[in-house]
Amino acid sequence: MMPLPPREVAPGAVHVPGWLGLDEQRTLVSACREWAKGPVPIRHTVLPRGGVMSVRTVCVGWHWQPYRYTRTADDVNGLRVAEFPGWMVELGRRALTGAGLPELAAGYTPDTALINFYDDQARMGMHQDKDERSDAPVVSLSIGDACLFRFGNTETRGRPYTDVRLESGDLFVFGGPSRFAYHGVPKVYPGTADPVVGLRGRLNITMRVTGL
Ligand SMILES: O=C(O)CCC(=O)C(=O)O
Ligand SMILES: [Fe+2]
Repeated sequence: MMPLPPREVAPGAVHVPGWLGLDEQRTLVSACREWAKGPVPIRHTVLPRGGVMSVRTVCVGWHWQPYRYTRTADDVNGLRVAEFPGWMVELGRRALTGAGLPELAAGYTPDTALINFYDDQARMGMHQDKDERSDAPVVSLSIGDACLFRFGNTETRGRPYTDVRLESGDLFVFGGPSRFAYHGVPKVYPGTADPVVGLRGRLNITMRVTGL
């Protein structure tokens, strides 16, 4: 099936359906499986007031914990997270070009990625990605089961927002006036992934520039 054309969901926020081919999706699944094992194993992030996130997360480059980045995972096992690989910088640059932002691509050097794994029950509340000291775009890749992705505004967690279904292989970039917009994942659609991707559940990779 032909993917739908790219769509600007909000100023600076672009959804590119079917951007990753199946081979690239499978390669990313393998890479994430390795990172999930360590040096810092994938885990449910514990929030400062004791809540536990339903997604499981592993980071590369810099470790995110609520609400800052460190090189070592002091809230997990104290080890330094895996290096941010050069091939993923290239992937991030290609993603910006794919999202119609070629002028930003050459200068884009993401230095952290949050890898989130969602099981059937997992979701993510509306939040801003604002622990980075850079306004460079966030590049988000989705693999496996589809989800409902809610992309809102920079002022409130509520309306106006746009609901987008993110499928395996989709790219979503948010930068410019949408860089600090609230967004979240209210729902995953279990069993919707193409079996050849080799994943039960949903994988999301967000690349960012920490500015650190
Ligand atoms: O899973 C997604 O599509 C979004 C993940 C996200 O917003 C985050 O990791 O900050
Ligand atoms: Fe986010």
